[in-house]
Amino acid sequence: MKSPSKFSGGRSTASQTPDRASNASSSAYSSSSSQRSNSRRNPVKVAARSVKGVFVACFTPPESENTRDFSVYDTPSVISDASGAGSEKKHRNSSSLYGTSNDSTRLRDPGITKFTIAEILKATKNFSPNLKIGQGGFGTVYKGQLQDGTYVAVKRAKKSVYDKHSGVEFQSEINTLTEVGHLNLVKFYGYLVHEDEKLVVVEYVPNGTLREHLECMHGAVLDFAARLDVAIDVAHAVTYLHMYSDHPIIHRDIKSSNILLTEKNRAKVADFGFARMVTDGESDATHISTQVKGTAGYLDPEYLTTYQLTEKSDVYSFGVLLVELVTGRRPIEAKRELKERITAKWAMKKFSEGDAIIVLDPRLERSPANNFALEKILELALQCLAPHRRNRPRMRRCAEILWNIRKDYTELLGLNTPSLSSNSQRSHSISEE
Ligand SMILES: Nc1ncnc2c1ncn2[C@@H]1O[C@H](COP(=O)(O)OP(=O)(O)OP(=O)(O)O)[C@@H](O)[C@H]1O
Repeated sequence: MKSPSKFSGGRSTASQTPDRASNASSSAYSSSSSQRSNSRRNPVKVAARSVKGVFVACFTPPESENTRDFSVYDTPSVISDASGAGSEKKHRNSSSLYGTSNDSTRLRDPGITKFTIAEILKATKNFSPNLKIGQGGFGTVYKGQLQDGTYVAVKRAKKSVYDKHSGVEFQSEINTLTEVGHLNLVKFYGYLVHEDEKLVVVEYVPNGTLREHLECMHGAVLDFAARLDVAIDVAHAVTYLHMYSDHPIIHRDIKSSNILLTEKNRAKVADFGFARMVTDGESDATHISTQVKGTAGYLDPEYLTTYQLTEKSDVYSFGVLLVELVTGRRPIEAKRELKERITAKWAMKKFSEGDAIIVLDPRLERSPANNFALEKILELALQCLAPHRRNRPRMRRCAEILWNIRKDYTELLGLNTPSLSSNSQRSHSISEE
């Protein structure tokens, strides 16, 4: 679900000069531009010669600031807030709610059920505060268990947002969820409109959001291999949406707090409140939005200026997400000093100067394989973040590039298996379930 517009306007005038000191010991691992150009010729071998670095444990406290910094290509307008201040940071540390591996989706096939209020009340123990797992702009999210044993997430609209606007978003989410089904998308089970209650019932994904993992709210550091796998999962999900039968679906809010992880760290894209189906006859850039939707820091600058929505807006957001995955940092961090922020724009600048290593999350190992994959991922991010959509790759192409990165990364690690993350199970194909 999406929150309605929280604020609008604003343009960052600050020049972004993050403090190198904030990237603990990273300067020691800076790669030279000659090395970078070499790596393009023979990436695996060059990366194998790269420095071996340090491993920093997961200790950084989570960011939770509110912010209005639009520094990624000076994006000028916002809807909600990439700092996640409003919706994240809410209900972690309650491990019983996040449960065990047995908590993941089971038994129930996806498909629309018109739930009764009695079923929902039973599943959520009358919306017990103990079962509250999140809060978004749309309302509160509860964990529940259906009669057949299936764990679900029940999204309950706030009474204060029972207006026309939220009604449209509710219907939009229902329409989209009804249509789609993919391993890397949160499954839709059903919904309920009952008196003044509007409820959406979806698959319960037990391991929190990607943003929480990047902030180490679940303990262990998400290693590089797992992050690469997450990027591929998200690329698969969004490719599926964009290539969906006759009418592509544009998600419009790809961001780390909308990506949920399973107990095996498989990623599932959630939150279709803003999603839009491109109807027959609409060509790439013919749709003019009446209202810009999305989250500050992830918004396509061309969409912001033209109000024309295309699949390439998701590609732009995905580029921001790629930077987030390798840096571990939010795209917007208002509480930090300007010089300490790591924006996608700054990361791209460092990459272009041959200094990619400086942006790597200090909690990740500076190993040849990681250094190699970092460069390759930033190279892809640079394409995704192109100011003009015509210069951005399609999402399917992003997935293909990421497969190749993973293949070379595997080679560098000396592994022979397609899955790099110690506990993930995955396939190479972009397939519908
Ligand atoms: N299917 C789910 N399984 C497990 N937890 C979920 C699920 N859906 C949502 N949550 C939890 O509830 C929180 C709120 O989700 P929701 O989609 O309503 O809002 P949001 O996207 O975080 O916020 P906003 O829409 O205002 O930006 C999520 O951050 C997550 O922690």
